[in-house]
Amino acid sequence: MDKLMIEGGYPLEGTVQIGGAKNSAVALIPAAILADSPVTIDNLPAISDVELLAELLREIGGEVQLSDHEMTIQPENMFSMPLPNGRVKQLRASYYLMGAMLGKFKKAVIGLPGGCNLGPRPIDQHIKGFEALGARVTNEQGAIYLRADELKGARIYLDVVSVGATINIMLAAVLAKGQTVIENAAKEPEIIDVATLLTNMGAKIKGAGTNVIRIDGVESLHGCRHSIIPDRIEAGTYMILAAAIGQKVVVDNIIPYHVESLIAKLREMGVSVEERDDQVLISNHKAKTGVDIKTLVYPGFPTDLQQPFTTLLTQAEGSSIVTDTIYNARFKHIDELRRMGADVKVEGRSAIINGASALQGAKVRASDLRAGAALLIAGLMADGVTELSGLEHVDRGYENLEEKLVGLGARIWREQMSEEEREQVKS
Ligand SMILES: CC(=O)N[C@H]1[C@@H](OP(=O)(O)OP(=O)(O)OC[C@H]2O[C@@H](n3ccc(=O)[nH]c3=O)[C@H](O)[C@@H]2O)O[C@H](CO)[C@@H](O)[C@@H]1O
Ligand SMILES: C=C(OP(=O)(O)O)C(=O)O
Repeated sequence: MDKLMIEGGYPLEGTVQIGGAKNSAVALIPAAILADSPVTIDNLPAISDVELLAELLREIGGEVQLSDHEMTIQPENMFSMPLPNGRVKQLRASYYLMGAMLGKFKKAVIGLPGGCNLGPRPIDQHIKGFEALGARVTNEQGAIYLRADELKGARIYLDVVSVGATINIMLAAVLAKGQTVIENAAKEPEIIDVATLLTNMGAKIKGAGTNVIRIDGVESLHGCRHSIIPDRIEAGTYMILAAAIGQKVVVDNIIPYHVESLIAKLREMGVSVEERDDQVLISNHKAKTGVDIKTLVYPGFPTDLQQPFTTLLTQAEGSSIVTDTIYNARFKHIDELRRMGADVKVEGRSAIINGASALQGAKVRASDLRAGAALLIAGLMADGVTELSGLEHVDRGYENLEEKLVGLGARIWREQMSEEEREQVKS
């Protein structure tokens, strides 16, 4: 078990390269199950969620080669084996195995997913979609059993705009008979990325990226090569970090349009953001003013950037209110920020931040992936050394974290935790 040592107070400068999107990758890999021949996915992020999914595909008979940012999946010998527990519990996106295996084999047994604990994360809309397509779905001892004689296209209205449910229903519907219409679908760029892969595999999908997606089922799907879109959340994290402690930082290999809501808020705070074709330059010389943010479905402000942005707001003059309308309990990082000297309180689904506060290095723990990013940024700004544990969460979503930060001039390194520290974490 490792911890991250962060010596704060060194301004960052330079260029950071952004990798492929985690939230696309984790859906694209299960999507390969649907093909009859090899699928190659490149620009893959080197993160633990990707490795776990590769292992899960191997468990069901897939041949998977994973090399530098590229994965080739040979699905020809895959079969529907129950995956009740184990690895599926270590990531949220294992729920995409439900849609993909149901679509391909018309049956699947998948344990309830894990991932970040952000309060309740129901999957009722996924199940509603599978049932509408003709599946019988039961929950037996913590695993979801899905069975269907055949899948038939249906009109499915999502009661909640859900990224996971939209993608999962697409996965189940591409090989179903007839037309499926998903209404009130989520519009995130990762949904378009998954639809692009499926279309290159031979699927017929229209409307991905709008709130009505139409899928005409096909008999079979074939392999193809696909390159993943840049990770807008990794990009956003480095943009926030640059606004917090950067001088001039270029965040490269991104689609600036995907981070428009963040750019707008940074500018409102007084941070200078220059948009270029596939990069942004963040220059940070002025005092920052507090702003309010409300997380919303895309293209609104992403909930996954709410936690890192809260850290930035501790450095802004005046008070700011952060409201998370997607996950109203996504505030586990706040207690740790307070330990570092931030003036933040949580009231209902909002955090109220009074700035600017000088932060002090402390021993803190990441309760989830983006809480880790929030505390990392706090550590980089703080006076003294911060020891960040809970890296198993951070490694789910940020590739080559230390290398990228050291490249920008940060003083950051990993150390093994002592026996005593490990015991403290367990208790
Ligand atoms: C692997 C992946 O892509 N994870 C992302 C995905 O998570 P995830 O797929 O869990 O998020 P959803 O978009 O499904 O959830 C959005 C909202 O809908 C609710 N809901 C969702 C499904 C459902 O069946 N019933 C229901 O009520 C959720 O509780 C939440 O309030 O989108 C989230 C919202 O952008 C991001 O924070 C996660 O990083
Ligand atoms: C919450 C997240 O991921 P997951 O849904 O995989 O837990 C995230 O990426 O911030």
